Amino acid sequence: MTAWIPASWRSRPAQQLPDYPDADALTRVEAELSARPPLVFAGEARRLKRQLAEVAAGRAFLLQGGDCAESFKEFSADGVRDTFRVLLQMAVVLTFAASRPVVKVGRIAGQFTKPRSSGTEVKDGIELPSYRGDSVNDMAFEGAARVPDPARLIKAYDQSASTLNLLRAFASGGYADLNNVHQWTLEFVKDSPATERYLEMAERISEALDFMRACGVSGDAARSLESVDFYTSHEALHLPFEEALTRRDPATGQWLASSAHMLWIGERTRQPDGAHVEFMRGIANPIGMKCGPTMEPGELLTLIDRLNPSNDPGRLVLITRMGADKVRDRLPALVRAVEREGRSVVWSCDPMHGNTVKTRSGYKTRDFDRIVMELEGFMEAVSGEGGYPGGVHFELTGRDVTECVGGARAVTEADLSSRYHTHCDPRLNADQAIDMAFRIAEAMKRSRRARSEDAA
Ligand SMILES: O=C[C@H](O)[C@H](O)COP(=O)(O)O
Ligand SMILES: C=C(OP(=O)(O)O)C(=O)O
Ligand SMILES: [Mn+2]
Repeated sequence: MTAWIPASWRSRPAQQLPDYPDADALTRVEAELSARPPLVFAGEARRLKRQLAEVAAGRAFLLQGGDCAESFKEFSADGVRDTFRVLLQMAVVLTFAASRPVVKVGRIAGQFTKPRSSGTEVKDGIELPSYRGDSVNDMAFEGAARVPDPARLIKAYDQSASTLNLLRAFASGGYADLNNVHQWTLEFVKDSPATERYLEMAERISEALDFMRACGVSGDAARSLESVDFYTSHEALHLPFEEALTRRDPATGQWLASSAHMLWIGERTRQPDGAHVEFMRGIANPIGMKCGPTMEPGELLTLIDRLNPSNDPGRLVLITRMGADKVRDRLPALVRAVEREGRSVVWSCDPMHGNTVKTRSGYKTRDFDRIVMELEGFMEAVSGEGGYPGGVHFELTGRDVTECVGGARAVTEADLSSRYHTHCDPRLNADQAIDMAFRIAEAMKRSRRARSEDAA
């Protein structure tokens, strides 16, 4: 294998990259981004890697989630807070159920570039280039809007910096204090069954906190409840952007992709000899890789060899996205191969991307029950082959959208048009997300019970 440099991906075939009409304009933007400050720091990425190593060892759980695609127009402090809050609420439910720390990673502060299944979109007989995320072009169905504009990368950087600034304040400035577990309850979900369950659990947590205080627990133990570690992630699709933000860590000499703590390789760009795998193998961040239903065990082992040759725990998260119908059939062989070869990975489940359907009225949606089915299939398949089902990956929002159907306060197909706001794929709303956390908690308990019965 040849030596790695941040630009070595350029000699490899690259899928899904935008075709800029003005190459010089892109070069100027790359130079400007190279001079900007890093968005995240090497020490933070190293801490996340250590925490993911705990997940790989079965001692912690990973929760990753956020928008399919962040948007420039819908950017607001309230939106960021709502996504942060729903992830915290889910994490509380999962921590309570798993009695393990939950590592929290947002799909946020950089999730602006989208791979598409088709290069063009046709409407009323007119064909235009597909929308590829706000960092590339505009969603409006007009010729000029769909031309890739490199200046959008600067806007994506700026919005990521503002979002990170808010997230850092929310995570450590008092908002995330576990003593606020009641106050995080969202106004608009007050009357939903998921919220009732959440409030019941919040009551038990408050009692436990009162008990701890009464026992005189103070100092570091009490302080650890007042803030959370919260990390950012996005798909490492736009390689010119990622390269421009890659910096050498003076402390270790390693290269860090400074655009987010964790990056992942998408299902459409994981060719072992392709540009994206080449870029990702050289950065020191923890990384993810999507594994869809066509992935074969030999191919997976080749990719693991390239991406984590020293078998470093916490380095690699395998994010499976098989589809509810395929997970029991396709996943066991992958887990068996990885476990047999003794490769340290985090097994995480994205139950969204294999379960997208289009309704008769043209909305992309996902059914809550099928999402749960894939999660259950994932847990059985991973545990059944001796692995640890260590994480989940969702497209969700803290807002009250109607994009996925089902859930405790059921969204129907007819409801979809009322608040369908996503720029790309359908997300769980806050209510569905909390409901989902309880469903995962139940599946985890069942899978733990099955393991201890097997052992007895
Ligand atoms: O988020 C993932 C992909 O970008 C998305 O699922 C692609 O959707 P498409 O099939 O509409 O292109
Ligand atoms: C593009 C995505 O998923 P996948 O690569 O699994 O299709 C995504 O996570 O938004
Ligand atoms: Mn998506």
